[in-house]
Amino acid sequence: METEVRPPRRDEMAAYYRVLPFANGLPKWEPEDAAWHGGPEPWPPQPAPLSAGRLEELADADTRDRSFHPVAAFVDGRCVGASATLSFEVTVPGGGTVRMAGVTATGVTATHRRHGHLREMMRAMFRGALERGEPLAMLSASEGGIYGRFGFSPATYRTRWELARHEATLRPTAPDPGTLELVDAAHAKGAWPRVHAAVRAHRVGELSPHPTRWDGLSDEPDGTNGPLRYLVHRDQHGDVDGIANFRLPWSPTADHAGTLVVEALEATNPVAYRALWALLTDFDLTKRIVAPGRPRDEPLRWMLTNPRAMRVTRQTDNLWARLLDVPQALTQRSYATPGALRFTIDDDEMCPANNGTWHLRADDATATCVPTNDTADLTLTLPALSSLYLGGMSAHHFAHAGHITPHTDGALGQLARMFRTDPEPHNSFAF
Ligand SMILES: CC(=O)SCCNC(=O)CCNC(=O)[C@H](O)C(C)(C)COP(=O)(O)OP(=O)(O)OC[C@H]1O[C@@H](n2cnc3c(N)ncnc32)[C@H](O)[C@@H]1OP(=O)(O)O
Repeated sequence: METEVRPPRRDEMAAYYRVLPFANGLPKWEPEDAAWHGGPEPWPPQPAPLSAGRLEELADADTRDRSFHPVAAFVDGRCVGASATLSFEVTVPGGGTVRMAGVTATGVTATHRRHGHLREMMRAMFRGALERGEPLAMLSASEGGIYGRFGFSPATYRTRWELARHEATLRPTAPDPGTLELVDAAHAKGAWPRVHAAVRAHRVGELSPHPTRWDGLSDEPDGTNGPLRYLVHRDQHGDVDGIANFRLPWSPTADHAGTLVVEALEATNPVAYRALWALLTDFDLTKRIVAPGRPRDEPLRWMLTNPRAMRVTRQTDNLWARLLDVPQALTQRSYATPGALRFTIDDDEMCPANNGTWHLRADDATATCVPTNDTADLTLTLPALSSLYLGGMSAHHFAHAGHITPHTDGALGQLARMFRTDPEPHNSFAF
């Protein structure tokens, strides 16, 4: 039996896709739509397998896409495993961006699972990312038990919340000098990239969008979910500074009728943000507002006269992070307070260059991270450091759980203060 892990050739792409659940009609692993909407249906309907023609179209598009880096596992020439990374930039604390390898659609044929194919594909993807100068990998995990062994650990959360319309009273504020307008999909496609670019410059965890990111926006109904509707906010000069995508889905039960689902909402300033929510939380003929995929620290809560009215009804980890090159990654973000720390990593089997003791020193403008022979202030697991990287997780919690061992007084507090970021990191779309 001969096993080979390498990028698929163009004529092998159809076989490559057929290994993946999305292409061969297997159930989605993500209970998106219905479950995230809070409707009565727990899971979306199963998709049909993609036709041979559609697979060829996909192969053409992916072959042209320079950000797409596929890898496949072959046994005796037959493709049994598939994965890929997409090149992104992610906003990091301080407002800079870091090049990132986003691990995307991954699968191994049922008959060949637990033979180490994913592990070998992961090694190949890490090597490829490092060669391209990407010091960080990220993914969203189908199951929480799989990716920790490869060094990944949760770095952002996403939250679904609900609000009863009769409780959605906003605190009074100065009149809005801007305007709101309902627009069609063509306008929304033009507005989204500009709003998102301004938002992601300031929101840690947001990703550079793929060029096709908003191509799917449409005015056509999506079955009983109805069409997506688009609301934009313009400032007093007429420039779009906020946009929301929302739906008014049909419901088979009286309990869920009258729900308004906000699928996406981004604004570049608090005035636009408030104005969009003010309209969407008081929409005639609706009873409740559901917002999936939102940041855990949604500012709308603090605009309500009753902050408790916003009920979190679902929360999961979102992006999992994995530092591939510790010194490169750590020197490309900035730190909440200046300081210095010596820390040891000794558990990175897949990227062994990360093992050793490092001296991280940060001032207001720059950071350095170099190997040292001095005694470490603390020892961290690579996944714990990866979780802390975007600043959304508590160093104290990781220490409680045994992922961080402080060796000197005050080292844990210093780590926590340096790495934390406020507002919390969040990313508004998956890949
Ligand atoms: C980022 C994303 O795309 S998420 C989507 C992931 N895809 C899926 O969930 C589709 C269905 N599942 C699959 O196709 C496969 O089971 C995969 C891709 C998850 C794993 O592929 P495999 O080739 O079986 O993994 P591999 O044999 O390399 O396993 C490596 C390790 O992970 C463990 N592992 C693999 N899958 C799982 C799982 N679902 N749950 C728990 N542990 C797992 C293995 O036991 C092994 O552990 P070890 O290192 O302690 O021996």
